[in-house]
Amino acid sequence: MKKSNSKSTKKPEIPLTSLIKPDLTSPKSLKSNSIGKEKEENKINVIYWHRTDLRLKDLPALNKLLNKNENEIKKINNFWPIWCFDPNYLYKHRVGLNRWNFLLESINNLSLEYKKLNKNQKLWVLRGKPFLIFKKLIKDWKITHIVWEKDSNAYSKIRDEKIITLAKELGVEIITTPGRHLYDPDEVIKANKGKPTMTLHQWQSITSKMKDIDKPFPAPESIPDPGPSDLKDHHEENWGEYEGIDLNADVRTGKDTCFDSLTGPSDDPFSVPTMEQLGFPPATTTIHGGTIEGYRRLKLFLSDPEKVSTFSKPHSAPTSLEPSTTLLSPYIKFGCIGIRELWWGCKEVVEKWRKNGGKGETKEPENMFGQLQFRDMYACAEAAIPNFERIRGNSICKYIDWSLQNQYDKNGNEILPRPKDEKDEQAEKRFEAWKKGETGFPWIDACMRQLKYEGWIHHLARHSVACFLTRGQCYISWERGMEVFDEWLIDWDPASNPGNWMWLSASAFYSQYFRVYGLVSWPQKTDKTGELVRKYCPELKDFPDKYIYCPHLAPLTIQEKSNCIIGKNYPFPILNEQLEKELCISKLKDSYKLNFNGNHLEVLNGNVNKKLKELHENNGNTHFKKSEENEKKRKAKGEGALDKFIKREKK
Ligand SMILES: Cc1cc2nc3c(=O)[nH]c(=O)nc-3n(C[C@H](O)[C@H](O)[C@H](O)COP(=O)(O)OP(=O)(O)OC[C@H]3O[C@@H](n4cnc5c(N)ncnc54)[C@H](O)[C@@H]3O)c2cc1C
Repeated sequence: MKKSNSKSTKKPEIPLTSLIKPDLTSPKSLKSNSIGKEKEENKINVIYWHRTDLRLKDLPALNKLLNKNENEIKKINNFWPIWCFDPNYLYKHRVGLNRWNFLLESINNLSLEYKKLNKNQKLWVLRGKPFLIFKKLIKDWKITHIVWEKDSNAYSKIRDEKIITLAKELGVEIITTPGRHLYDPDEVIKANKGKPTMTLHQWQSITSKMKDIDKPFPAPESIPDPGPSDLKDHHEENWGEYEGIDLNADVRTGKDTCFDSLTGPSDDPFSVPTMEQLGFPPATTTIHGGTIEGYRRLKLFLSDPEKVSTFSKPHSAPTSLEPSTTLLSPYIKFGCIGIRELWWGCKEVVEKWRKNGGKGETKEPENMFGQLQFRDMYACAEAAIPNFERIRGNSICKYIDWSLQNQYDKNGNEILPRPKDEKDEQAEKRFEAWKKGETGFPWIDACMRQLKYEGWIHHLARHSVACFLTRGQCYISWERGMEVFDEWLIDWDPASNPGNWMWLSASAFYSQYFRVYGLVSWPQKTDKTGELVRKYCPELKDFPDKYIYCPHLAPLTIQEKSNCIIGKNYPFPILNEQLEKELCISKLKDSYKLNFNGNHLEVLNGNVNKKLKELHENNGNTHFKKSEENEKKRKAKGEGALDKFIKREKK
């Protein structure tokens, strides 16, 4: 009889139990039975497939397993928590080093958490296509139940459907339930008659009629042993085969050995791959993955009742070196903390603070609850709208004739790798400068360099760079900016990223396209000294405060004194801020007048650009002329594009 040695009464090292009192009974154990007494056919062998829920607490799917059938669950014989390293993610998505690193750290951390509960346990890491992995595991480990947290994004749905069909054929029960969001996006869409929720108000109104958000689910106090875990023939199939282009090839500096075998190196089977095994050089970020760090940050935030209760996103500072918001997004993305833990943790803190006479409580949308609701709103939109991550075929995305749009062949397939746009050399140059953080606008450059280095920037910094690239000045398609964020953000999310890019480019969710962030005046609002610029653009560190966001306006003597000549040690601005802003607004006006979305026939058949060109011309290109005239007037007054701020200061 194989007995679980998971009888430890030691509570898992997860804080917050004092702040969150779940509605449920005390944490349960996944009790294991003695195999010897069981007939083979009565054995319950469970796989818990961890995906973006890399924690032990607040796992609704695990809770569903525990509550499913007390008698049946008492019989669990073997339990394997697994992670599948899917080649689809390793090759098909452009993922930066910082996100890989965060993921590997989070998996390692979870594996240790399992070991703390049962020294025979760990996170069993397998390397290959999930479908092939499950086919093998069901057979070799005699699996009877597979449990996972449901995902509603497009790729996961297709992948999971195949596994569900396979399991049905083999008589394996699948237990799955949503858990990544406050509400199941599919349920919200159903309640909204199949339509996406396009405003926070709409989302709130639909969900107010649904049952309250679940309380956090407790972690198990113990878990059973795994069964015999040898896997035969693990070199037999090409587990990691991937037919498409390896989009991460140029980042690799070493040989990628991840998929040499299903179980990893023979001397350390089922181990977490290293950056080296993936062929990657080390990451640069100082943001580290895992539940320990995630709960530390959560606890820190919840320990400050005033901060939680008066949290106001628009009033937080994008310019500060220490994050002025929670920096919980990477931990939420990978599920190192549960979304219900954050929600109810904040609720409890705010309630206490209110009772104690706290004043100045903020409301939705700017408070913390509003932030989490925005996340859900985008998830509902992504789940309901085909082609959410691009313009073509996207029913909510306004068509704007951006430069550097995705190109499609006559069958509607995107042309990849993307050809350089010879006709729009200027846009290509602007895009490269934006990506490298070499636009000559220190605020934009500091944000982009921080993003690349750390894998995270403040929300309003994301606003600034996205607005600049699209409707603010560069007039470049949001699809291109989104791709850079896809690659570099640790917290990349398939709904929040495209959703926010559409918002910032005034393509959907938001329509005040004429409100543009000033490249100097905006960062000045929260930091006149430019400390973020000094850190990420060290070549500018000696400039006086007055010129830190506009060094090209500094007299040569000051440039020399600051050890940085603009045009030599740091670029001149790549464009004229005011002129381009006016041009962008005028062109957007035409697109808004035409009012075609990405699924309009004229967009699909490629005629829309001609129509917009005509509109621009019918307006006699007056917009452009007007912008030029305005510029001349500004020059005549002796004002450069960025002078307003300086003048205001002098007054
Ligand atoms: C162009 C652009 C792209 C973005 N891409 C992503 C992305 O890929 N992944 C992502 O998680 N967020 C994205 N955001 C939203 C937002 O910027 C980040 O969630 C936030 O900055 C993360 O920092 P934080 O955890 O300190 O946030 P906090 O302000 O502390 O908020 C707490 C949590 O609320 C959620 N949240 C807050 N604001 C938003 C929002 N506008 N949309 C969705 N969720 C929100 C996040 O989960 C965040 O962690 C994007 C914003 C912009 C403007």
